[in-house]
Amino acid sequence: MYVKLCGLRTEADVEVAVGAGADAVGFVLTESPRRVDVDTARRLVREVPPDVLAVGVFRGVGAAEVRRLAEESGIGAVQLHGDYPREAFDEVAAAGVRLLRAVALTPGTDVRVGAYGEDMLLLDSPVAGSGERWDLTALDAARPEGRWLLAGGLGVHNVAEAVTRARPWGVDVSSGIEASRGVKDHGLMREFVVAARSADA
Ligand SMILES: O=C(O)c1ccccc1N[C@@H]1O[C@H](COP(=O)(O)O)[C@@H](O)[C@H]1O
Repeated sequence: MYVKLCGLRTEADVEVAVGAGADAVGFVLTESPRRVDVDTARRLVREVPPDVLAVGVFRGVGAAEVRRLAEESGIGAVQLHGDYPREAFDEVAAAGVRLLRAVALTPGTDVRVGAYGEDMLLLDSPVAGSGERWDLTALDAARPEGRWLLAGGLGVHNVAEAVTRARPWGVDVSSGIEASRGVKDHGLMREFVVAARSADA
């Protein structure tokens, strides 16, 4: 079970995420209570070991700007939320980063992993980063295969049940590991990784 912990803002957050065994850590470089500026992101990315993927999260930012911020921060992957066309993915990929395509599962959503050149697909709630869950029965009509992550309102107390229901390749969380909006709870971060992997066993 691949686990991404998102919305990290401090060195201590990174240290705890890596120590807990996260496969990927996310830094929000877009409008959000969890936003970090590019200098902070660059400083935090330096603390991430090479075997952990450092992901920059973007929404509503043009592809050229995403690419610039990716290059300046040194992140290893870009997570794009919203209506980015295929060309935007290609432009961002030119920065030498891996791609995550984040979408809400609505009728007509292309759930083929790699359809836009992405390495991973993220199925999230309609309002990303809100901590709101979405109806997993939608997966019965359109289920991705391969490297896809389940996100949206996951937490220590529901991740195991969600994994059992949805059978994703990985999970992603932000709100559910916070003490307050934008402030990570290090205990919950550790517990989340354990809970997510316990369901996979
Ligand atoms: O966290 C945010 O504020 C955010 C802003 C813009 C795009 C995405 C954002 N968050 C991403 O949403 C998912 C799930 O979040 P949650 O667990 O439901 O809070 C995660 O990938 C965040 O990075």
